[in-house]
Amino acid sequence: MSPKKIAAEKAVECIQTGMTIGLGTGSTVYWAIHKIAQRIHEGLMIRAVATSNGSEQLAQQLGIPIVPFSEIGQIDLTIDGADEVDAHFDLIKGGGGALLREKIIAANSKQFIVIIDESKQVDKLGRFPLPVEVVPFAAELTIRQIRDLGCTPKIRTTDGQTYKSDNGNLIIDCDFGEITQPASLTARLNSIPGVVDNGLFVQMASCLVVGYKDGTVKLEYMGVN
Ligand SMILES: O=C(CO)[C@H](O)[C@H](O)COP(=O)(O)O
Repeated sequence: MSPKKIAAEKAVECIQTGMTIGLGTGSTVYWAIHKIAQRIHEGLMIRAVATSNGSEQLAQQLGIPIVPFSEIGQIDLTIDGADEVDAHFDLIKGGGGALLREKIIAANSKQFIVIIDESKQVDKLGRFPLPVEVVPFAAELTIRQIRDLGCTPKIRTTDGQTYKSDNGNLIIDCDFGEITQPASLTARLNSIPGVVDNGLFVQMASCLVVGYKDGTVKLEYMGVN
């Protein structure tokens, strides 16, 4: 079994009947959504909200009940992937372009479980270029201010076209090199008018599930290890 699938399926064991679940986005979460659907067919009763149109469609195809945000209070548990995780459980997310919705859902969840394969664990964040979501209006000016913070920014494209997030915004992939102070960087980025949010998730994860190539899986809880 792939390390991503191992981590995803372990995280799904934490779900209990009656919970409202946040569904993340990406190729690791893909396995979690499939496992949740399997558990629902075996009798698990949950409802879910999704962090992207893609995850919502997949969940609906597999029979997972998706409910409107107006019908939920707090989300009990969100399961999502990450592009990098450091020793403090700080994350870079947004490789799949869903960082804004992912951050909103994570911030409104009692538990935020991050599922990764071992390749995502790093000493310091920053090998993966930091995704920053920017409104299209006057994006050149916004990107100039992002560059002034000390990075090389690149407008994300897909199949030769400018990539647009589910919110209709641009994603700017920013190479800052090693990120030593993620809290400070996230505050400075988000203070630029035109920046909607960025992919640094600082002190948000409550649990990390890591899948390994040898078939093992490790759970780490924030503040416990
Ligand atoms: O942040 C994300 C999407 O915006 C993903 O969680 C992240 O990119 C990891 O993806 P994958 O599980 O495919 O490696």
